[in-house]
Amino acid sequence: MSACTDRLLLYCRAGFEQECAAEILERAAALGVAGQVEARPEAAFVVFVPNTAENLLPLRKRLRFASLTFARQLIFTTAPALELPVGDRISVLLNCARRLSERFSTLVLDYPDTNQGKRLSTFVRKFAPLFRQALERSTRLDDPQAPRLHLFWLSSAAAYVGLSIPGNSSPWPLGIPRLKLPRGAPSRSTLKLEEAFQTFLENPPQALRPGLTAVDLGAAPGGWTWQLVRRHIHTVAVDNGPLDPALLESGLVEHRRTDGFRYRPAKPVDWLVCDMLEQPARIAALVGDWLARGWCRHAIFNLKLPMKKRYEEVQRCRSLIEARLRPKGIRCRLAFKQLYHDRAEVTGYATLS
Ligand SMILES: C[S@@+](CC[C@H](N)C(=O)[O-])C[C@H]1O[C@@H](n2cnc3c(N)ncnc32)[C@H](O)[C@@H]1O
Repeated sequence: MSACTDRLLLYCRAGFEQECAAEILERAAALGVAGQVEARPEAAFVVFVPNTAENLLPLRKRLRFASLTFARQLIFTTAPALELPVGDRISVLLNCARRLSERFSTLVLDYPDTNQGKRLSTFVRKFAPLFRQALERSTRLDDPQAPRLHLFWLSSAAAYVGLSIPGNSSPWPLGIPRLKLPRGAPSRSTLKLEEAFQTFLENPPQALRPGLTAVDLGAAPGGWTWQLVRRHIHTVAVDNGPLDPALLESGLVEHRRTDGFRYRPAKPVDWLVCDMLEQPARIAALVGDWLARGWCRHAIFNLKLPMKKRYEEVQRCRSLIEARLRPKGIRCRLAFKQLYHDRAEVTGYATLS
């Protein structure tokens, strides 16, 4: 990784800059790195600048993208190249890129996920092949071990040039997986669980083998159950509301019209998934309980965040689950991510180790 990078660029959902900033400040401090954050409201990105440039080193070595909840992408970068001259953007950007590395695995052109950012998409689409051609003349763009090169456009005259590390960043442009609503899925919510599987599980996911068992709490109309059924996972769908009849005809679904907080599985299942609209702390306590009692091995659950103190709320939910498991000596990997298909929510993933 190039020594030229001196700051971090993190993409996030517009409106969640404060949470993203609070998280990176805390995470960097835990790795011994003090710094400042530049975060404009609704900008959909934040920049973390360590107090001294060398201080980026511990973050390069030890900051894990998967451990960040509010960041959609993690880029090592420098101050943006401003005032890119209209006739000569390419050479300014090439110079920046060459200072970062001589080889890349690929080139990614991004912009903030905002209405203003989206207006840059046409410009970016036209610019990409021109820049790629110029880049290929002087650097290698096909080394899978090398970092990805990102141009993150703020306007057609200003862009960050930076690097992301395969395996420690999002693989998707803008940090957003492009998922199409599958035909036959009973609700758009189905995309949340699909994205969660793609985000948290290795590929191909061992934990989603056909023949496994699951409970879906707050299942109606059945978008999450649909994701399980299409993987041939036997599912108990718990909800007082109606389920899509096609799911019931699959022969893989049992519908239980009862309260998800009172439901008890007849025997342990592989998966608990939970999308009930409830206070986050109540959901976290419930998930902790299922894991502590050995009722499930893996869980994916949605936490609907309050208007304020959203970062603190996620930390509180994490602590609740950990506090439930610790006295029993149960080891668990726990991760939270604000997914693209989440709104004012985050998705949690827990798996016993
Ligand atoms: C956001 S919807 C779930 C959507 C579903 N995941 C899908 O993909 O179609 C929330 C559901 O939680 C259910 N729910 C809320 N509180 C519940 C509870 N205490 N017990 C069972 N279901 C509950 C509601 O009836 C509602 O159907």
